[in-house]
Amino acid sequence: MEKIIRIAVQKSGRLSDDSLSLIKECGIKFYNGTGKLKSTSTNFPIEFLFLRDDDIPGYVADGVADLGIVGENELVEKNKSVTTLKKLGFSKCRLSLAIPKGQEYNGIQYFEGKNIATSYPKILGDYLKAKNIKADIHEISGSVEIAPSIGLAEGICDIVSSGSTLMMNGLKEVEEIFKSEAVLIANNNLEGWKSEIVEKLLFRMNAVQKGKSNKYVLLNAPNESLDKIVSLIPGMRSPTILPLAQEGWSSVHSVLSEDQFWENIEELRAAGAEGILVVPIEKMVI
Ligand SMILES: Nc1ncnc2c1ncn2[C@@H]1O[C@H](COP(=O)(O)OP(=O)(O)OP(=O)(O)O)[C@@H](O)[C@H]1O
Ligand SMILES: O=P(O)(O)OC[C@H]1O[C@H](OP(=O)(O)OP(=O)(O)O)[C@H](O)[C@@H]1O
Ligand SMILES: [Mg+2]
Repeated sequence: MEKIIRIAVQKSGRLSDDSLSLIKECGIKFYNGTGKLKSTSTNFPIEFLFLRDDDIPGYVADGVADLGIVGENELVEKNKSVTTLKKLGFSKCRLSLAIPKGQEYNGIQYFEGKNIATSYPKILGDYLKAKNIKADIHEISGSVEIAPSIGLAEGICDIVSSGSTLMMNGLKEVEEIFKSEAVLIANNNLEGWKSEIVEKLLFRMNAVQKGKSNKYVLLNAPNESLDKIVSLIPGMRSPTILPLAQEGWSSVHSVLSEDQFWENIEELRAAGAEGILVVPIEKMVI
């Protein structure tokens, strides 16, 4: 039997594009034509299953797929036993309680005895239980934000990102109950050879993620300020310093996180750095 692992990704929706981009950035090639629900990579031992996100935790728990990419909200809601290997940093959103804009809100007690529409009955139920609130949870599978305006519920609990869907439906966010982002999950009992392939994939994903969160910085500096500048941008091991054609000046090359760059920019300029270039890094292996 050919040694190949299976990964479940969302067929189409808020997770799909970023999931597939990440896999492509890992150098993994595959055909992804519309309507095709299964595809095998041509250069890495992995097969893709394109599914609804609701089904991904269950398929991974049952071993139908070895890996999956899914939102933490869906993972916790489905309550399946799988291993979370890695947070992926995309599809960031929150689950929040919201009520009609005109209603006065005086704390979580507001929901006592009320009717709340949601697609996340478990997460909401656990939250209300922890807060000692008894409310009536009305499960619906989509377009949750419409529920109050058609008299189906007095409040809702749904995914919020920019907040524009709530606003367009005359609702206001009153409690954030869960924060979510996409995660890579794995079956709990992967055989040894499968774990080896998963490790190779993780190695590539880490290199892509590290590359994204770091920048390659090049700058020119007078030689007398090199010590100060090196201390501000120490790099992976230490910066590269090359002499410029102009006497008394050097070019300094280093790698640092974008946050660190912005934190240090004023000090770098004050130390005499100029001609500063910040360049994206595609992959980074430490
Ligand atoms: N507005 C948003 N911004 C960021 N992330 C989001 C947003 N909406 C949803 N997500 C995240 O993406 C996941 C998939 O959202 P999507 O709306 O595509 O789900 P769906 O309609 O249930 O899809 P499916 O047809 O696969 O069941 C959500 O579970 C959540 O983790
Ligand atoms: O706060 P916002 O930025 O407006 O995002 C929140 C909305 O995004 C998602 O729906 P999506 O647009 O994916 O449509 P769906 O109902 O088909 O899932 C989610 O279900 C919310 O309705
Ligand atoms: Mg879904």
